Amino acid sequence: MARITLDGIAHAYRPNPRSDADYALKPLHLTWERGLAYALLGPSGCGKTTLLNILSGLLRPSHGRLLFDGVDVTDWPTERRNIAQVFQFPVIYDTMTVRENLAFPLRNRGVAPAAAARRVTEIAELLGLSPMLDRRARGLTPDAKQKISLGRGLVRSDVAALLLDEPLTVIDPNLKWELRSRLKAAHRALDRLMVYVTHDQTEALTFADRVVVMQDGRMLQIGTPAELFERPEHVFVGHFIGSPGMNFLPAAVTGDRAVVAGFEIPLGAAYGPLPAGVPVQLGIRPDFTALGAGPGGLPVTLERVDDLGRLRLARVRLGPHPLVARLPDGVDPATAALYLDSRRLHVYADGKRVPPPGELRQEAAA
Ligand SMILES: Nc1ncnc2c1ncn2[C@@H]1O[C@H](COP(=O)(O)OP(=O)(O)OP(=O)(O)O)[C@@H](O)[C@H]1O
Repeated sequence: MARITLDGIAHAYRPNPRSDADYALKPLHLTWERGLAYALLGPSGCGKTTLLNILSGLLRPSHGRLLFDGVDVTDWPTERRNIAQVFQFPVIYDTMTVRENLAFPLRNRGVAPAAAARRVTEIAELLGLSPMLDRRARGLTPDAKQKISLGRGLVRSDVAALLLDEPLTVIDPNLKWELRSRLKAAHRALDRLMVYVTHDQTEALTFADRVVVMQDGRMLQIGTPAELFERPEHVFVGHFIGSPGMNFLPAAVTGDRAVVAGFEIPLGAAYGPLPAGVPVQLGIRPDFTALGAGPGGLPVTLERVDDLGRLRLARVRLGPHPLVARLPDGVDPATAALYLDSRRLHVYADGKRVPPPGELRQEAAA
């Protein structure tokens, strides 16, 4: 299968929904392409599992249509959808060997034994299971068992998509990185459409080609990890992605200038009139700020310095507004001023990013 389309998919668990708040999932219009790995990322209760269950057929959406390669599968049962799933906890046969576990989905589909054996060897290699192929699953560690689960999800080449629901939950924190990289390598090798649910930004950003950030049942942004970092379309995305998250400062914006707490800040572009009567904020990642000693900086008061080993971050205030700034080596934070990279400043009105006029022209031309 080449593509999954969510055509206005929404879901309310209660009958006769009246307001937005009645929807666990607000209307979604999206197309997911084969060969890409997507992460559904958001805090608990944002609707990730609801969406995953709609994809797998465990839940019928109260609104909209789900299309696989243009075919409406909204009313198809799970079995007919031909989807593989990996859950938080291993789903394997304890009494079987690793090899038998991996071969099981293939045997079930009537794949010829020689072809099945070749495929099992390939998947075992990708996941680092080769040395234990002939061991019984029962005695293995939880992470080895979860690798088997992943292998069982990956082994069939005819599945429409692989859905992974927080698959690293049981994995020892020290081994998560290894398994994530193996999964990523498997994804590259197998050219599959994968949807990976997580509340962990590191998992989402390291695994996925595209991340769907959700909050309160709404998709706020879909983008590559770099897009989410560089251009969060929503204040929530700025806060949620990044560690620490983006700085936001209440501002008044006119043309290519902003005023924050009485201080003028040049912007990277000239903005047209912003919507009236809504809060306006400037957003900038700590990565694009620095304390320094030269002229032209903004006067800040220092609250504390966090030494993270590879870098130091200063927690400062610009007027009453807190923000986090990089603290380069050799700079005295007590006397330093704040410098913002104006090309990396974004303007937000009512929580949403206002694209500068130049960017709109660029996108239209692309
Ligand atoms: N069976 C159900 N009946 C009624 N409401 C439900 C049901 N399942 C989920 N909800 C509600 O729908 C909303 C979205 O829940 P969902 O489980 O999809 O979120 P989630 O992002 O997967 O959260 P978590 O990470 O905690 O699993 C929540 O408000 C939840 O309380």
